[in-house]
This record gives sequence, structure tokens and C-alpha cells, in this order.
Amino acid sequence: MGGGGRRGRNWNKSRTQRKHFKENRENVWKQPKFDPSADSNDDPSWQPCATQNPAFDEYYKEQGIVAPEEWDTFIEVLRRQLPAAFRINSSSQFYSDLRLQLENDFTKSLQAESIDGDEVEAIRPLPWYPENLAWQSKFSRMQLRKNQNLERFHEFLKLENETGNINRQEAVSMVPPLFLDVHPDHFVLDMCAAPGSKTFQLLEVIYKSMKPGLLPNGMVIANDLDVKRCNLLIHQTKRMCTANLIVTNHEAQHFPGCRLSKKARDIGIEYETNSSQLLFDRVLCDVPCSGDGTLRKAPDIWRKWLASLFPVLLHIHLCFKSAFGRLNDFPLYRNVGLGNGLHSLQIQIALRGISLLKVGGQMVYSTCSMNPVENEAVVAEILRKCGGSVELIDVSSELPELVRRPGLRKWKVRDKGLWLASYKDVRKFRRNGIVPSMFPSGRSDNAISDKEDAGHENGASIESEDGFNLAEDSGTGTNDSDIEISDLPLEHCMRIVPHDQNSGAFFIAVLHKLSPFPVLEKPSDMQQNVLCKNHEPEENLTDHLVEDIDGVKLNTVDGEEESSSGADLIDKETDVSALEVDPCNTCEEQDSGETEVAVGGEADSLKARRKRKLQIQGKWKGVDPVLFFKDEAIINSIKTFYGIDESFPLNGHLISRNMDNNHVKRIYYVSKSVKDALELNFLVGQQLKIASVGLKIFERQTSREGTAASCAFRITSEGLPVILPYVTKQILCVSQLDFKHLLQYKSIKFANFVDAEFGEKASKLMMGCCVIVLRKDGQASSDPIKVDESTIAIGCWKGRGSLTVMVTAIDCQELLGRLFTWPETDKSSSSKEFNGEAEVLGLDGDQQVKEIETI
Ligand SMILES: C[S@@+](CC[C@H](N)C(=O)[O-])C[C@H]1O[C@@H](n2cnc3c(N)ncnc32)[C@H](O)[C@@H]1O
Repeated sequence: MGGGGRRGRNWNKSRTQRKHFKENRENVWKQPKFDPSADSNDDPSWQPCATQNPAFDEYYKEQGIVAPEEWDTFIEVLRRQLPAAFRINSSSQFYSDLRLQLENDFTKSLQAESIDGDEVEAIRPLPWYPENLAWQSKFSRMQLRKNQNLERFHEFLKLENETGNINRQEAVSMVPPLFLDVHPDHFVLDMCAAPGSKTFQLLEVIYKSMKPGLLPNGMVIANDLDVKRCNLLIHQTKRMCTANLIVTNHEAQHFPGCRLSKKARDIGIEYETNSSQLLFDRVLCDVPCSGDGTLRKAPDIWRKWLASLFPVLLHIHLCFKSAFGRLNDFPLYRNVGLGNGLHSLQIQIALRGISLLKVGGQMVYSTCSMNPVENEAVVAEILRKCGGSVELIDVSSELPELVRRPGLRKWKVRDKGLWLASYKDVRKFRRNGIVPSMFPSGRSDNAISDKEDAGHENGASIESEDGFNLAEDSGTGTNDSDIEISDLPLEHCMRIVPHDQNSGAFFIAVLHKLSPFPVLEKPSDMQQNVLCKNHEPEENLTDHLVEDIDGVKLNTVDGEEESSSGADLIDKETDVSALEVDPCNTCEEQDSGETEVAVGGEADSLKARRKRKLQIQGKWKGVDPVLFFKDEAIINSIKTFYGIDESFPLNGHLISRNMDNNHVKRIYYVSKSVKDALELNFLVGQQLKIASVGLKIFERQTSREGTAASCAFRITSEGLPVILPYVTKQILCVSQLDFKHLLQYKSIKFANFVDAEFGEKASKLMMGCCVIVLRKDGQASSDPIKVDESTIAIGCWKGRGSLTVMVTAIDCQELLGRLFTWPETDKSSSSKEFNGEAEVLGLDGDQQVKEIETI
């Protein structure tokens, strides 16, 4: 459905896409996995101890995560169910209608239904989220499902969630993108993006105020390491129907630099935007973390803190506590261990993010963990590693309604039952797992001597120590005067805790890149020489930084482990892999002499040949190749059939994922920004492993009436908003009544349209796909079609005797409701009505829609 604008983009999806989406994406309004309210409110066997964990208490009390006098409130709120929150998609064509519906209709009607005369507002906008676009409901998902009085609201949430008009998202998870300060022309990298709620938010900003038929200059690259979660990300973001997104599947800490080689630049190959590397204005670094900030949403985390224990140990633990009246120190620290274990990875990912940031750009580092080792310690290490090239921004005056606390400047590290105040407390045999950067000072120079450590190493076990103490008498015997305090301005970080505004917990830091990375503290002579020689320190240095941190060999750009000397590492740049044939692929154009030709000066032809060659290859095994679709015959047939205006940029913007042009089923559209990035990616040897790119705009189509259509491709629902202003043929305006009938009955014979003139015109369209635009109030049937933000259009199929909508049932339902008041929720009666009237009108309804399947 093409609303000429953003509305259509979000609720026009193919049947196939919807199916996949349903299978892959949790529709939280339908099938909650866990509902603590159900337990607490309805189930007498509910066990409060499921939300208790002495180890958790002990750990966070010691860290001073909240003041001692707040502790009880903090824990009490943590144990309560999390209010459901959701966001209106601000790029939806109907976003202001949705907001009005919430503000005027549901706010009042739900309050009237309020249970037990409860004073708490049934739903309310989150005060810190701009423009009343984010809302919180006091009802649990179970209440929404089971309470008849809430049914209309529940149906609303389900429908709008499925059509992409609203997104269910934990309130605090909405915060990091707000601090990223994204603009529509920004290149944004979302490093750990799945399942994609923040990516969706970023895309909304990129699309803000975009006119119909125009695409923003910016783009988002959303990356995730996990293939399955990448699929979730793809299906989540498909609801956004965007041409400005690339989804990639890399380890974020090794995200490709896509940097043109010096050699390539020397011979004149230049990336369109005159830059030689894919750099970003904004980076979101929402890293993998232990996740205890989501305890209210996922209460099983309470148990996971104890997961490594046998229940009997827990029992002993609790007995011990009651007998001796103090917290003991069993090794319950699964999450502490997890947090410690993630610390180095989090640093690596964040540093890679900084390295891919343009000078002047901003990065948000965030976690849903409360643990300072995953939070402040990581930020401190970034600042130390980057010298003065990165600053931590004070954003305390932004979003004043958002209650948050400054970051900590002191904390301790917990390891194997011991509290460690500084690195000198780390026993030698634990120094692989506990690193200096976990401590506030980040220093290793005061490490305990081997001699002192010998006792630990040779078997003086943890058990022999007094490991059952907290701060006052911690296992290492450290006292408060030993505790390190960071000299970095970590108070500029922010921590959101649950009891401040009835939310989950989150940690956020905003970093600003002031200059290229400095030279490493002690680079080897070789590195220094190479850096000076090439005058291009940044990428290489970044690579070294990563190497320095994790001690792991870098991957080369084509995925093979770097094993060469430092000089090679610099010299390799990206050109070698960019210009070489991928050994995994066979290519018609084997080109042993290409490099010499280039040096010999035939840069243009070489450039063209290389591009062509790389395009016909699929570099990444198991991933469909990304190819620029250039089949003139097909493109011309599409242009001619739909009369696509020359001003619509098609050339170079079409992508297929199939090497065989004769069997291309789907053609994707990419924005100029994505096109440029893809071109660069080809030039650098397809470093990006692209799982998904662009917007499906054309799809090969047939019907039960055969393939008589002179154009084999239909315009997809999601592609329609982009191309609608440029379509001059196969397009008709329809009256409100006939539009309503089309949505209701799905297929109408030409003779049965109320507006006979429209039926006549429709019968004269060419067989195949066409576009039907809803006529606006006051518009005459003879007026030319003008597309603006309020234009509503749908794709239809012109058959021999009838016109059939090519819009999914749920989209028809949503549009009917939105345009012509909501249909009854009683589906049985509405489908009966539909079938009965359809028979009278001689329609085949849904059945015919099903016949028009893609091939
Ligand atoms: C906190 S979640 C991200 C949530 C996401 N930003 C959102 O708002 O929907 C962390 C993600 O990092 C991914 N991940 C874990 N290790 C990674 C790595 N080394 N590189 C990239 N992604 C990674 C996980 O698969 C997971 O999807």
C-alpha cells in the first residue's frame, strides 16, 4: 500500500514476508513468555523467592549502585513486573492519528476500566520521550490478554505492532538512540543490532520529515554476529520498508574498514563521496552484556545468578545466612563472572566503533547491565586507550525529564568469591581472567609480586581465606583506603535504575571523537615507521589497538588471518584483496595481468572490469551475492509498463541477489547512500558480509490467468511509496466507496464498481499490476493524481474481468479501520458478512488474492 508517504511504507508487506516475520519475531502482545503479574496476582503458589538472590544483593550493595537507604525500594521495584512500553513509529503515515487515538480515546476509556479504583494512569506517555511518541501501560501482558474490558486496546496493540506502526520496546532501551543525536543525512553504524528495536528507532530519525518519493541522504548499517538474531533483525526492520539499510553479519570488534587501498586511489579509483573509507557520523555500540538490567522483564535472570549452583548449595547458603546473620560468600557469581568475561570484548567492540567514527562523530556505548565492570570500567578504558582523541560528553542537561544517576568513579572487582580493590589484589593464576582495565585506575603497575602470590598459586585455596565477607572485611583484606577512584570524568556516564521512574535499568555513555586516534603508547619502531611513511595512521593504528587489547591476530580484510609482518600489514591495505580474485569463486574473467595494466594507466577500463568481475561473484559462502541489477530489457519493460518518470533514479539503484538474471525473482531498491556504500564495498573486495540490503520494490508475478502481462514484475506494497510519485501509467484514482469495497471484498468485477466510469477505466488497464489511489475529498475523478504525505494507494492486479487487491488481509483490516472506522472485532461475523456479500457481488475474495502468488 503506498501512502505516497511513510504510512504505506510500514504496512505494506508481502504475504510471504509477513509469514516469515510471524515465524521469526516474537509478537509480544500475543504470546508472552512470562508474566510475573499472572503469578503474583492470580497464582496462590507464587514464590516470592524466585525474585531474590543473596549474591545479587551482596554484589550490588558492595558496589554502591544505590545509596544504602534506597536499597529496599530498589529491590522492591526490581521484583515488580515491568510496565509494558511501546513506541509509535514516527515515520508511519498515520503516526499523529495513532498518537491522538492514545491521547484522547484510550487514555480515557482505559482509565474508566481501571482496576480497583487504582489511581495510577492506565497508559501515559513517557515524559522524557519527544512528542508523546513513547507510551507506558500499567497493565501486564497477561492482563491485556485476559481482561475483556481491555480487549479493544489489546487488539489495537496487536494490529499496530504487526503492521509496524508501533513497536513494543522496553522504555529504557529507547534511551540510547535519543542521545546519539542522529540527523537524516548521517551514516550510522549499529554494531550489535539484533533484534533491532534501536535500529528501527535510528531509521525513524533518518526518515524524519521525508517527502513522498524522496529518500534520506543518510543510512544505517545494522550488524550482528549471530545469524539467527540477524534474521530477527531483518524481519524487524523490514516493517520499516527502507531503502537506506544494510544488515551485516560480522564480529563487531572486527567490523570491516572498507578502506580503499592507496594503490587504488593512486590509479584514480575513488569512492563516490570522495572519501576512501566507509566511516560513520554516528555509532551505536549496544554491546552484549550480562543483562541484569532486564530483571523485571526476564525474571529468570534472578535464577541464572544461581544457575551454576545445585539447589542444595543455595539451601546451605541461606541456612548459613540465617544461622550466622551475615551474608556468606559462596561462588554464586555467575553474572559477575559473565560480566567480567565480557569486559574485554566490550572494550574491543567499543574501540572498533570509535575507529570507524568520523572525526567529529559521536558514539553511544550502552548496556542493559548494572555492573560497573561492564560499564564505567569499559568507558574508562576507551578514554585511556584513545588518549585525548575521544571525550566523554556531559549530557546531563539533555532530556531533563529522564531521571538518571551519574556514573560511578569507584568500584571493585569480584572474582571467585573475593573482592579485589585493585589489580595488585589479583592472584597471579587469575590474571588471565581479571585484567587491569577492570579496575578504576586501569593500572597494572602495582600488581602483586610473584612471591606474594605464590601461596595462591601453589594451592592456598580460596576456601582457606575468609571469603565470606563484604566490603568491611573482604576476602583480600582490602579496606576502603585501598579502593581505587578513577580520575576520569565518569560521572558524565549515566545509569538508569528501576525505582527512579518504574523502568528497567540501563547504562549509557556518549563519546565524541575529537581527532584521529593517537599513536599507541609504545608502538614498535616498525609500526611507527610504517605509520609515518603512509601518513595514514588511523585504520592501522586501530587494528593494532584491537590487537593490543585482545592479543588476538587480526583478520585481514578478506577474512584470512593476518600472519604477515607489520610492514605487510600496512602494505596489504585493502587493495590487495580488492583487486584479487576471490579464490572461492570462479570467474569468467581471470586476470593475471590486471595490476600491471592498472599501473600502466588504463585505470578506467580496469576499474570497470574489476567492478564487473566482483559483481558477478558471491564472496561470502552461504550468503546470496549482492549484485547491481542492470538487465536493460527488464528495466525498460518496467519503466514502460508503469510509465516511470525519468526523474526517478533507477540506474544503479537496483539490486538482485541472484547471479542468474533469467531467474531473478526480486529486485531491491537502494538509496544513493547505500548505493555508494555498495560500490565502495565492491572496490574493496566485498568486505561486508551483507545479509540484507534495500527495499524489495519489484517482484516477478503471475496469476492463474497466466503470464499475459507485458511486464513480468509487479510493484511491491513496500516499494510503492518510493516509486508512487513517479508512476504515470497503470494508475487510477478511485472513490472512497469503491476503495472501501476493494479493501472489504478484495476483488471486484469491473461491472460491479459503484462508479461505473472507474470500472470502465479499470477494465482498460493493461493486464497485470496497477496502482489504485484513494481520491481525496473534493477531488474530481478527472483531476490529475497528485501525490503528497496524505496520499493512500494500494497495489492491485488487473485481471480479465476484475480488479483484485494485492494487500495482505491484516493491512486491509488496518486500513479499513483507520479510514472508515474500525471493523467489529468479532471476526466470525465480519467474515460471514464478507462472504455473503461477496457471493452476491460475484467476487472470489481472498481466494483470488491467493491465486496471485509470486513465482
Ligand atoms: C544487547 S543485544 C543488542 C540489542 C539491540 N541493540 C536492540 O536494541 O535490539 C547484543 C547483541 O550483540 C550481539 N553480539 C554478541 N557478540 C557480538 C559481537 N562480537 N559482534 C557483534 N554482535 C555481537 C548479540 O547477538 C546480541 O544480538
